[in-house]
Amino acid sequence: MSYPPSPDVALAADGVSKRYRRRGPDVLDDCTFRIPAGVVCALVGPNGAGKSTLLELVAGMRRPTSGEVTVAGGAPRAGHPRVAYLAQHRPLFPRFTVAETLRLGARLNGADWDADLAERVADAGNFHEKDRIGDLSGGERTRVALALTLGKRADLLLLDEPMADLDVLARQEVMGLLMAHVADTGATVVMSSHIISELADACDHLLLLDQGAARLCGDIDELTASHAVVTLAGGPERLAGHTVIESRPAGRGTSALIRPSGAPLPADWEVRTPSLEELVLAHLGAPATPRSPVPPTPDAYLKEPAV
Ligand SMILES: Nc1ncnc2c1ncn2[C@@H]1O[C@H](COP(=O)(O)OP(=O)(O)OP(=O)(O)O)[C@@H](O)[C@H]1O
Repeated sequence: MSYPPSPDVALAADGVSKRYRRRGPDVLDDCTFRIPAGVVCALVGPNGAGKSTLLELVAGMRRPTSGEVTVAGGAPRAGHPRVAYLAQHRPLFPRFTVAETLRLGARLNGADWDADLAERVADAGNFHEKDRIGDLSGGERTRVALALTLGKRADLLLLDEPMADLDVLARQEVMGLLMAHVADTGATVVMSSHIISELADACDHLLLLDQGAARLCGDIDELTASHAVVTLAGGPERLAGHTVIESRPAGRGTSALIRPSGAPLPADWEVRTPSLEELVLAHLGAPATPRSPVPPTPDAYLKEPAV
């Protein structure tokens, strides 16, 4: 299946698989999704789910073994002028100073370079512009790499664990700069992280990868609203007719995260909307099922576990 090109879609994957070794496993396995332009998308999944691999394919650093990735209506390519990529390992020249690194960013990006923003992101107060990259701490290197990424003023920002080695205050500050930049430019962001509570405040879209496949993709408000956390007296047989993502005993009753069938829920059930974290954890706890390549709605699709 392939999506028709659309200016409203920033990024699409159609049946993308990636295998690093000929006889090795499919790290990405028939991965299909699309991300609308202008969203801030949380890319989440367990260790080894394929998040960095997916971002590398989108950034044009690697090619899929099969399937197709589409970025801004075309094929991905390294150095795409409208795409900025913050790699997980923050590749920078260790012998360059901070100032030389930012000057290189300015030279490579010409008129598009936002020197003011790059300097604000890099300006941690703890290091000097004459310091060499190789002498900086991990968090300081991340700041410089983020400065290069944001300074590019790209339409699509691919950020692989951008906050991973920043301290709590730096995370807040950098996230604030990122959000202001997005509000200012309307850029699309795809940002991987393991700290879902941090993403919940910043992101309006979710792509949940599990075992190399897109398990859940869509607008976060729509996804949470289409699920419910229910607590009820009695056993899980009372959930029949609904799609049960996860259920567990709770006292003498049952607590579950479900996708309601649409029929009114019994009046004696306690019902609430799940948080993003509850939604993600429940789907990751649920057994995987064969995938449907076709999303049931334009913006969201679910790969439902067996009831
Ligand atoms: N260059 C490579 N050669 C061989 N296997 C690789 C390579 N890069 C990644 N892998 C494998 O691909 C799988 C997915 O790795 P990837 O880094 O994409 O996952 P991830 O979701 O980003 O994980 P994490 O959350 O731990 O960063 C892992 O099993 C990893 O060992």
